[in-house]
Amino acid sequence: MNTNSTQVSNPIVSLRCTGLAYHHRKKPLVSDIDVDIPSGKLTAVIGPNGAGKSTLLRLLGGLLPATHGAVLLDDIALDAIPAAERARRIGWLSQFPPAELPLTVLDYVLLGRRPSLGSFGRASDDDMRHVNRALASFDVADMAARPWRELSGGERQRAALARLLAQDAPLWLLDEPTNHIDLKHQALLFRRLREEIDGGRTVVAVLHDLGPAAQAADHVLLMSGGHVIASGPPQDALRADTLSRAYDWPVDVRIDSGRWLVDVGA
Ligand SMILES: Nc1ncnc2c1ncn2[C@@H]1O[C@H](COP(=O)(O)OP(=O)(O)OP(=O)(O)O)[C@@H](O)[C@H]1O
Repeated sequence: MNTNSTQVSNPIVSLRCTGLAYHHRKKPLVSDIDVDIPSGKLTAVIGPNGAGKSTLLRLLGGLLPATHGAVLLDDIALDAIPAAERARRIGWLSQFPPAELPLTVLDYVLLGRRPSLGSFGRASDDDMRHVNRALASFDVADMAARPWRELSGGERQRAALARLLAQDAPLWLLDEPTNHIDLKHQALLFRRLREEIDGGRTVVAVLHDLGPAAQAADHVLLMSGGHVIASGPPQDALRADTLSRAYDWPVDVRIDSGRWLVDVGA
């Protein structure tokens, strides 16, 4: 990941949830979500298993339709934005990249360019520039010719991130992007995310590891029981008492010489 950040074209201006809820068979999976997600920043969505993090992310991406309230992207309700336009504006990384695809890594990353390909679907020099930059950025260039199904879990995750970068959408929604990734590539991923933010991209990422989340994020949404129970910069949203309540487990957080330290009770 030694490429520099480039400016994102057409960055998003605002992303807002108003009275947002999703009910499944009359059961609320998330509800009463009223939050502004800062543009051009990294927002970490944290909280215990089943808190509603992935559901919220899917609502933000329009993968689930809100049953109440709305998600407003640049002041337009998501369901009023045509699907093709949404695909250009929103990049999505799922919790589990597909395991079986009859593609090489290069083919898979090229799929990221599909929302912007012309009617004949042929990759231009500009598409290939995006793809090659993306492959290099996530350290998968030397795997470009390999069959997708032969990759390890972490290699697959890095290739999925490369596809996302190739897509070049101004909003990224990442569901546990560090899944399966070793420590070097996690560090490189957070560095890349910061460079993308500096280039104007907006990133919302579900993260489980509180230390890296606190260190990397500009903004935090803490979820519990389908609600956002704290929202703000890490120093405001990450309080030991609120975290301990949310996780139903003792958690202590503090900043020492600029590093966030998280202690989890034994
Ligand atoms: N398709 C579905 N049908 C019914 N219930 C669902 C469905 N998807 C999720 N849920 C439930 O909604 C709640 C929130 O799930 P969600 O996946 O959003 O949690 P999460 O915070 O992302 O959890 P995790 O950290 O375990 O990934 C959970 O109780 C889950 O069982």
